[in-house]
Amino acid sequence: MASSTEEVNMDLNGKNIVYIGGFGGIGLETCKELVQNGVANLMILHKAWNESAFKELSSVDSRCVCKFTEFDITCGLEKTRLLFKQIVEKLGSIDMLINGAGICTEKDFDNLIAVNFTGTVNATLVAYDLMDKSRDGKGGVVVNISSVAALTPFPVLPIYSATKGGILNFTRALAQLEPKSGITLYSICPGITDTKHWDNVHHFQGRELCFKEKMRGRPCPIQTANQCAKNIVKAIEAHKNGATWMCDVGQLKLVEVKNFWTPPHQRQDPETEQS
Ligand SMILES: NC(=O)c1ccc[n+]([C@@H]2O[C@H](COP(=O)([O-])OP(=O)(O)OC[C@H]3O[C@@H](n4cnc5c(N)ncnc54)[C@H](O)[C@@H]3O)[C@@H](O)[C@H]2O)c1
Ligand SMILES: CCCCCCO
Repeated sequence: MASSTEEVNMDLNGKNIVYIGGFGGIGLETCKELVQNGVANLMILHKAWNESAFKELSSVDSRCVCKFTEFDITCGLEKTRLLFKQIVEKLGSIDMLINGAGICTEKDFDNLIAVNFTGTVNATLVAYDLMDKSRDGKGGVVVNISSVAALTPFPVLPIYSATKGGILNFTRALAQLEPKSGITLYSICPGITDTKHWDNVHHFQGRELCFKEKMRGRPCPIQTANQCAKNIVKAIEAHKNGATWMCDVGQLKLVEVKNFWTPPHQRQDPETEQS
């Protein structure tokens, strides 16, 4: 795995990838793109089996071994750890984890936080322990699907925005350890994408958002899941540690998320006040 100073693209050929939420709207399209790019083993972790999605995926390229395991990302750290141990026993190693599960409604915000934030943190930490070069791992990649709501918080979805903003910061923080861990991490922030994500979405004060209905007829196009997926794979191939990628209206853009505070030990003059 390249160090953080080298700009080396990711070659997906022969890789073992775990995709949590891989039967979702964005997830399934991204998995299809990954299979087309030569991934060797694709393990899809999902809440429920989806026959049609699996058949669609398996028809893309028979050389990729696609597997499914039922998984609820809110199952907790230890059950997640046990499942990943079983996956490594099957695949030999995990080269990449993609955290693609997520919900949007704020009606039950304990569950919203459990899925979008705590679940993603648990899966990342478990994969991190397995990949960490400083603890006999081979290094690896963790891709966390955040949202544009992490870049521009939405007043109608304040808790969703917080979960996605939290994942962005969590990912950027861990990415700084790459020189020691050999683990590359980056965030993907999709814009509004036409999936079931928007079905049955409730405002934090309870009323239904009817978001899709409101978006219909608006001048700005909503991107398709396939447009988003193609750009997610482009971001994966770019392999930029600590990066924040925005996939919106069919475009891929690298976003500079600024730091506004310098830890004392990194300041040129420790006495310098923050300007
Ligand atoms: N669609 C958008 O406009 C949009 C925009 C920005 C970010 N996102 C994010 O992209 C990701 C994919 O969303 P999508 O648009 O494909 O929606 P989607 O609803 O089609 O897919 C989300 C997937 O997450 C899975 N999931 C939900 N709860 C789970 C749980 N407890 N355990 C395991 N899996 C669970 C669902 O089964 C589903 O397949 C999500 O993280 C979402 O927040 C979507
Ligand atoms: C209005 C809410 C749009 C949030 C982007 C999807 O995560």
